[in-house]
Amino acid sequence: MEHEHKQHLLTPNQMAMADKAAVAAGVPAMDLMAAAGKAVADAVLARWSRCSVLVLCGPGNNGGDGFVVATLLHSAGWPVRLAFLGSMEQLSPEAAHFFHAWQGDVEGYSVDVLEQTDLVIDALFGAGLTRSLAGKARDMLDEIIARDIPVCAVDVPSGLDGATGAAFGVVAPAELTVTFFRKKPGHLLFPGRALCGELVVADIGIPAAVLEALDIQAWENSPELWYRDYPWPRLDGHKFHRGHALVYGGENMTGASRLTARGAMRIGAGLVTLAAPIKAWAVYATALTGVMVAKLEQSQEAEDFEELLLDPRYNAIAVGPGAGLVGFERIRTRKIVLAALVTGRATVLDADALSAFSGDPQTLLDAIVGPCVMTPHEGEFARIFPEMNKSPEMNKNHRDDKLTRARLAAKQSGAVVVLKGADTVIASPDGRAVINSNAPADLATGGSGDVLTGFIVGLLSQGTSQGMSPFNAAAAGVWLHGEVANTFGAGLIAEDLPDHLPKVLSAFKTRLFTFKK
Ligand SMILES: NC(=O)C1=CN([C@@H]2O[C@H](COP(=O)(O)OP(=O)(O)OC[C@H]3O[C@@H](n4cnc5c(N)ncnc54)[C@H](OP(=O)(O)O)[C@@H]3O)[C@@H](O)[C@H]2O)[C@@H](O)CC1
Ligand SMILES: Nc1ncnc2c1ncn2[C@@H]1O[C@H](COP(=O)(O)OP(=O)(O)O)[C@@H](O)[C@H]1O
Ligand SMILES: [K+]
Repeated sequence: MEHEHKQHLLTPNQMAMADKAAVAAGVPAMDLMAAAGKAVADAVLARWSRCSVLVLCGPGNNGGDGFVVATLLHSAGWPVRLAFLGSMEQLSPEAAHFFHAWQGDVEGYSVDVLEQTDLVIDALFGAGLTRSLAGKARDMLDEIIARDIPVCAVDVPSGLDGATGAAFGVVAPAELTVTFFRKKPGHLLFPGRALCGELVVADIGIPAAVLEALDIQAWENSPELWYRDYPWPRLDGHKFHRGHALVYGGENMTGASRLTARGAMRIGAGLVTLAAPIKAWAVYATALTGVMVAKLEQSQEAEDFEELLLDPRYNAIAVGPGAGLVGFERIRTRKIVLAALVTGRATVLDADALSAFSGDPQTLLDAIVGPCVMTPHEGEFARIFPEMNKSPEMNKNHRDDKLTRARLAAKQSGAVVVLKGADTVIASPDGRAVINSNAPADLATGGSGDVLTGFIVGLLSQGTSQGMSPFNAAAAGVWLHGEVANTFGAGLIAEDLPDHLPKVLSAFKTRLFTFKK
């Protein structure tokens, strides 16, 4: 992962350090600000027709960028007005330079300036925001929202925390956000992602070499991060080279684990066995063809499952989808999970495998000894990590910060945590994290998470022999899941996900040539 720089996500602090490092390396700060303002003006000129623009400039360098934008749009012949929240004495030398370069008037900073404004350039606050917006800054944003005026944001919409995607009080949603050098987590995490609108990342002349010293631990999910380890079938391989995934299936919701098993097959597990209680065995055996079905005798399912695991060829295990939580099922699910974990083999825990430990999560966390991936949605996450919001490590203002929660959960459990949702975060116990951004809302359909479990266990079954780590398998599974949903489009149901995967894999394989260049 260290070779790939484009997917790096920088916190606002890291961005400020990158800025400083660029200046130390000889790039004049004035040039950075000029390039930032030009990138915003170019993006506006490319998207909007000539209209009446109001540039709102704040006291810091975000405001400095705003002065540049105002001057450039004015030169392009647009009617531009500028309002400044701050004082001359506060401005950095660069911002002061571009303030003086602005030839027009500076309007009084009051909501009246919004009259006859077709487009607002929001250059109030960017990476330097440290607290909730109040007073005149907030009133202006409230009024922009009330009047529904289109906004182009510089760096981030003012009031958005670039580190977490949370709003510091109110934020006026932007149609377009132009940021610089690299994205920040807050551009990808909700609500930030929705508040940014279209996101453009502009190169402003900061050399990529400055990234080396920043100890960056977050990336936007993309094949560049893991394609080198992707377990393509080997020319000389046979099915045992591609692993043998074992999926546990319960006796009532049989569809869930079947989706998991099919997902594992489609992503390339050499063999998949579904282990099912005898009562449901006939259902599974009738419905499945390529997937083998193993029988677990009544009332000794967990013991039979343990016995199956004596065969070392089962190199990756998935438990959870349809496992069961009602009455005795809950006890059985817990036993199956613990039997899987004690082997130390790669295990994916989802759905009921997590919920079965609600009220007693430590038993689960203590049992994780080998490579493990947990794939909770927010509800399941709260059952396994109920103390998370009370952690002293959490910043008081950022209790909902998904990136921090996923990281803490991974550290606490020793498992890779895939905290699902529209902005799925994949976190490793060592602190690395990936934010996924390609998943469409069409995935919000019953059973899609079961297929994801199948994709991940399928990759793990192949990966152990070929070097794909659980972290990379989880990131790859989540990305492919999103990509399949994207290419399938509207009307998607969970069953479509495994069956549409081959098309996406073929396209991905073709794209590999471009990655390798
Ligand atoms: N990094 C790069 O590569 C480049 C970055 N560039 C640009 O610089 C921007 C970062 O600039 P920045 O550091 O000056 O911060 P910025 O957001 O303008 O605000 C700081 C001011 O706001 C104030 N303040 C804070 N919170 C407040 C609140 N709630 N309510 C009221 N005031 C509040 C704070 O006051 P203080 O907290 O110190 O009291 C300080 O005066 C970045 O977003 C990008 O646009 C480009 O020019 C070139 C390359
Ligand atoms: N609005 C959304 N946008 C993108 N992806 C989503 C959205 N809602 C859900 N997903 C994805 O769909 C899957 C749903 O999984 P899960 O909640 O376990 O549902 P199920 O149990 O029905 O399979 C997850 O991978 C999640 O990230
Ligand atoms: K801004």
